[in-house]
Parts: sequence; structure tokens; C-alpha cells
Amino acid sequence: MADTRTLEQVRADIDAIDQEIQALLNRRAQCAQRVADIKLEEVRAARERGEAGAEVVYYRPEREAQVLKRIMDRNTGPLAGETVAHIFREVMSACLALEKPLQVAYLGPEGTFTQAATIKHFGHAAIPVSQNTIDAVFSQVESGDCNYGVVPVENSTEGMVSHTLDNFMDSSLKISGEVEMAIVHHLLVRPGTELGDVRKICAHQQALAQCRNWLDLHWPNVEREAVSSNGEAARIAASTPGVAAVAGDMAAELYALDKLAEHIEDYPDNTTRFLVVGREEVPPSGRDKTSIIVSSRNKPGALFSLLDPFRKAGVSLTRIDTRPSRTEKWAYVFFIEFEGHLQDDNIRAIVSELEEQSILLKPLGSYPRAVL
Ligand SMILES: O=C(O)C(=O)C[C@]1(C(=O)O)C=C[C@@H](O)C=C1
Repeated sequence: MADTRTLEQVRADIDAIDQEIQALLNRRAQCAQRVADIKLEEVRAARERGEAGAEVVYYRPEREAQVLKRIMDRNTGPLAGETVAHIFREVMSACLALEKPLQVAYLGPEGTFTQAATIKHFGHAAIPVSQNTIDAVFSQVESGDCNYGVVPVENSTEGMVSHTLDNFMDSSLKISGEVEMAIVHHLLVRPGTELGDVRKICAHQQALAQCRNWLDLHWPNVEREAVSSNGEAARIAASTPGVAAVAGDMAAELYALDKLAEHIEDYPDNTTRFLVVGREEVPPSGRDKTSIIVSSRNKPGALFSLLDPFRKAGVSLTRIDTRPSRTEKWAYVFFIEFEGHLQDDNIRAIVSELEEQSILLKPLGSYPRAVL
């Protein structure tokens, strides 16, 4: 039947619906508060049983992934599933902040894609804490000053961020999640800057590499300088006449920069993957990935025999990467990522088979696959 409501009537309906949504949101928030009390009671009971190290874990990535997945699956529109999931991402973020506000260390400064990834994953109610280096992100979480950390790990055009992988070799932290971000770069300048004013272009070396063809074509004779981050490049561009930055929307907004050119990345489906690190292991969500570091003996066919258990069990690898070992000359360390959870029987069997044939095997954690 045709909708014949007038503007006033529709707005009255919207007001009534908003009131219902608001009441429901607060009912949901009360449930989260009760969940927090239950978690606290459980930890108190564990401590009374003598488990001195028991800590309350408020943030539950496996539960959040299940909630978001279910929302997307059951969505009937007209709003897109992803749109509704983003709204619920914020609802859960706000509910979690009532239980415990999370401090999340990320590779800063402000305005980097890592900050955008942090907000995408934890929502706006988390407190992002900018760090100057990937090492500092790890140590903030290790020391307990921050609850979680977010670091870039892999870019679809430039490959792995080796520094993040190196940190995992020595760290006791676990991976508790992954975030995927479409990376869109712009050429940013101080308002009022003309094309002819630009004498230098600053960006993080990965951003320069991701836009290399475009920069070669349009700015072949302008100096390029690699700086510590895109956010830093934007900060320099904001304060230095004649300097442009390659950076994303967050940096443009934060430093009030104009876009001389938009979407300048060479590959339009350029994505960066980030990992969330924490101190706890994450229980299975039903759609998980696992990351391990494994180092094999240096003999012919070593890589083949490391991978064969996965083939035999029919487990899909999602990533494999090599780093030179820092302890043994000519030995290599493999970062292997695959579908499944360390608590699954088939994954347990693969890991014990690998343990037998490797010099070192370090599970880095199982975590829900990115939903958004
Ligand atoms: O289910 C829980 O453990 C909750 O704390 C509730 C809730 C939610 O709002 O749905 C909030 C935070 C957690 O990270 C997961 C889910």
C-alpha cells in the first residue's frame, strides 16, 4: 500500500521510533553493566580458589565478532548490512566503555591510518593513545599501561611491515584481532597553496611507494622525503609553505589541509591490514584465524615439510612470509597464518606435527576474522 503520510506524520513516527531506540539502547547498556558485574564476580571466585593471576577481561573480541556477523547476516535493508554493523560497532563500544574504558595504543601520530583502524575496530568510545614507534605500542601493552595495541602488518601493494613481525619474535603479546582498511591517499596542502608552489612532497615511505607511479607521472621533478608517518607528513605540510603531504582523510581533517589531488594511490584496491595485540588469548568465535612463527632446520625441502601438514588437513593458509632469523646464520623464520583456532582439534594436530620438525614454534594467537 502506498505510504500517504504527511511530512509531519513521518517526523512524528521518527520521533516515536527514536524514543524506542533510545530506551532499548539504555536497556542494552544495563545488560552490559550486569555482564561486567558477572565478570568481576567470576574473577573474585577464581582468586578465592587460589588463581592469583586471574584478571577481569572486559573486552571480548570473539563475542563482538559474533554479534556483528549475526547483524550482517540477518539484515534485510533498506540499510546495508555493513552500515547497520557500523552502528552496532559504536553501540558495543559505548556499552564496553560503561564496563571499562579501554586505552588502545596505536602507531601515531594522530591522523595516521593506524588511528583510523583503531577507531574502526574499537569504536569511538575507546581511548586511542598515540605512540611514536611500533616498539612503543608493544611495550605500552606489555607493561599494562594500555589494554590493547594496534599496529600495521601488511599492505596489499608493499607487502609485510617487517618491523611489526620482528616485534612478535620477542614479545609475549597475543594477537587478538585484525582490521582491514581500504587505503586512500590524497595530495594535501595548506589552504591557498597552488600547484606551482609545491617544492617538496612528504609521506611515510610506504605511502610514497604506494603512489609511486602517480608521483612519477605528475611530480617527476619535485623532491620526495620519507618521514616517520603520514600524520607527521600532514603536520609538516600544515606548518611549512610549499610542502605537500601524501596522507588520508583523517590527516586532512585533523590538520585542515586542502586536497590538491584525490585518490592518488596506484592500485585502487590498496588495503592495509592491522593487527590488534593484547595480553590475553581469545576463545574461538567460529570464524577464526591463527598466526604462528616457525623456524625450520636448514635442510632441503624444509619449507615443503612445514606446509605439508596444512595441505594434508585441508586447512587454508592465508599468509606466509619469511624473515631472516636474528640468532642463527642462514636460518629463516616463517610467519604463517591460517584459518582455524588453536583450540580446534585439527589445528592442534598440525601444530604438534610442526613442533616435531621445527627449531622453534611460537603461536602468536587465534583471533576472529575481520567482520567489517
Ligand atoms: O558479552 C560481553 O562479554 C559484554 O561485555 C557485552 C559486549 C556488548 O556490548 O555486546 C560489550 C563488550 C564486549 O567486548 C563484548 C560484548
